[in-house]
Amino acid sequence: MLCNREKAIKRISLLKKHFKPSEDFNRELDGCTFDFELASKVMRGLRPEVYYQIISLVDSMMKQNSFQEKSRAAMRYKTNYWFKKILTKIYEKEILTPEKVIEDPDLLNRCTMGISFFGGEISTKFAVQIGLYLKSIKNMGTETHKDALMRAATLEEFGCFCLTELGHGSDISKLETTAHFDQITNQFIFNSPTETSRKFWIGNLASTATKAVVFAQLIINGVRHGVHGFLIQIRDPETHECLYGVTIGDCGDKIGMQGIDNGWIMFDNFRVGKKALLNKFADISPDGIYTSKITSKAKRMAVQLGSLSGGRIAISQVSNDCALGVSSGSLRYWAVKKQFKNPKTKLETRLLDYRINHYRLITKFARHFVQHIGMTKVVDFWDEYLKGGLGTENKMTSFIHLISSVTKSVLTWTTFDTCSESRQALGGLGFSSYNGLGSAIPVMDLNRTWEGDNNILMQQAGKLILQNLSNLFTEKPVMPTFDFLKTEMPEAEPYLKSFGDVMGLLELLTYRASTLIHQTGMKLNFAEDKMEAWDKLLAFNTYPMTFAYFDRFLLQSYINFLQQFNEDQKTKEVFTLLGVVYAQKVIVEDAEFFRDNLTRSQIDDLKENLMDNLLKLRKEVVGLSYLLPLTDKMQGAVSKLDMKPYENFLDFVERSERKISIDIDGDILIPSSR
Ligand SMILES: Cc1cc2nc3c(=O)[nH]c(=O)nc-3n(C[C@H](O)[C@H](O)[C@H](O)COP(=O)(O)OP(=O)(O)OC[C@H]3O[C@@H](n4cnc5c(N)ncnc54)[C@H](O)[C@@H]3O)c2cc1C
Repeated sequence: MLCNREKAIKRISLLKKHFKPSEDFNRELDGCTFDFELASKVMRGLRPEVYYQIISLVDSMMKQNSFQEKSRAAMRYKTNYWFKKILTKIYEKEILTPEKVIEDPDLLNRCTMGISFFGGEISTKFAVQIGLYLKSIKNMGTETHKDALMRAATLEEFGCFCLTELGHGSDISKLETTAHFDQITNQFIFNSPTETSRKFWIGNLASTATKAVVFAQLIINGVRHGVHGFLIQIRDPETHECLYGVTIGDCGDKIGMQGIDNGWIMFDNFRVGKKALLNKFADISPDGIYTSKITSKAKRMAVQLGSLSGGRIAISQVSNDCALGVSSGSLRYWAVKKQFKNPKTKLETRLLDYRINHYRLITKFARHFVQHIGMTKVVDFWDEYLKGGLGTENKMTSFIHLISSVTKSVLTWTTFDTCSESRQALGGLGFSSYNGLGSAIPVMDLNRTWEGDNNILMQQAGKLILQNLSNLFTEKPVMPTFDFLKTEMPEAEPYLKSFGDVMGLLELLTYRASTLIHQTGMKLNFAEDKMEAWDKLLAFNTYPMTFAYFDRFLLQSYINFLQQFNEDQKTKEVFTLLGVVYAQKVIVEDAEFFRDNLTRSQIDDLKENLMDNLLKLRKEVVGLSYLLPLTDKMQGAVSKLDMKPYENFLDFVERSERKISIDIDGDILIPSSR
């Protein structure tokens, strides 16, 4: 029977030829008590096979860090080059077909997120072309727009998604771009009436796209019908020049994501045919009459933009993967790196053996692990939702908006925080771009803002959570995951279970979620000025309530996941520990809330118990880091799988010195998009 170390070596050898582990690797894997083979199998089963096929394809095609030390022009050139090359190979190898991508754009979107470890820009190109451009044509268009889908999937045409304007990003109802319908010519006339109406930040626009999905206020005979989506040609496909009436510019230098050509666009009496209207949810009859089954402007807009939820789920996953990747890398480094002599043993101490470091990073690793599992449940919800089709009649529409908004906010916020801690964990080495953090941090920063600013999403999610409370009182069904909510506010009960009992911890988190939902609902209900109260309650009521709902959801999903280890109690214990640490940290951080359940001395015991559990996890955590679907090239130099940080890092530094002279001779800086 192979030991854990041998099993891990066998598995890593499949990913990396000539894998020669260090002594540190051997020691750490020998210390693990869970069954590596069983755990690997369970973890692999969490994602579709296409995900692993794409990772292994890209791994075989790309060198690590090919995006370092490049100018903006070179980054853009390389991003487009790799994006096209990878998608072409995916089709050549029949991992997916263009037809399959059109049928399920979210599958490709989610499965190309792993590419972000080779360059966040490349996976963003997939997100823009497939997740935003193609998907919005599919979701808002009809038979008329079918051909554009195939041209987008095969990259015959590059597109972009123009929603945000300089003046308005979050409040889309106030967009200023207009599309007047001219009944005589059967055309729309696009205009950008003010400076702030220019579409801004649009990915793929500055130099790549020839087509655009543009959102504008539809006006017919002087009547405004609200924001609608249009598919329009913006550049000449042959000359790549802007069409007459269109002006396009570059958004300039950014603090990250230099490989994406973000641009702005303005229209001046730009005319397009009637077919440009993406007319699934609203149309104009031959005699110029506006028709839509959805009477409310706000609902119509929400339905049109409903497909963005899929993008938010993908962003949540890629962010959490990044957090798992960088925190595991730093933990592996800490398992090797020594600093300061232990006065008792007279030996230098490994950074991973300091208790404070357990709290700094193992708690974060545990949280992201639990979030990883929670995301699989969210993806299941998304797949179920898609079966019902986009539209107001789909009963899951509001819930999907709720869950994708919370996951996007929490996972991108926690990831950014973890990236920062992982950077510090490497000391000065964290500042080297060979160790992965330099490229990760700006992307993870951006993830907090685009596809819906996190703070706006938290407010929207908060409203929908409270909707469930009012549903209970009006005897309407609650949304999935809200079965725990009852019409009465729960009574506080003293906590009598052990702190290692994950079901007991779930009871505490359920009590907290339910109480906070009731308290917020009541405060709003009794407020005279509801608008003012809403704004005032956000900080200490609505946000905590939303976090509490999500914490409960995550722990419940994790407990369900643990069933997969029922046949191996030792492995189950280790995985349970991750869930326990996650929940204990949440409770410790919000100890003030639990004052009616837990006495002061219980809180002290809980803190001690958390530190003891972290010590138990310290033995397992390096082994656990090898369960993630991350290849060697996806790791920073000091966090490589063989655990030889200095050797690998110096190799990068030496190669870089040689490379600089090649760059100065200058053969790559071609500012092209094509
Ligand atoms: C690199 C990059 C790429 C992008 N790519 C695209 C793209 O391809 N297509 C596209 O359409 N867009 C794109 N965007 C735009 C992005 O989606 C928007 O920036 C985002 O939606 C936020 O809008 P905003 O910039 O107008 O900020 P605002 O909405 O003005 O927000 C500014 C701040 O105000 C706060 N705020 C706003 N309203 C409220 C409120 N009611 N209560 C409390 N606080 C509030 C927000 O939380 C935020 O902190 C991109 C942005 C960037 C930076």
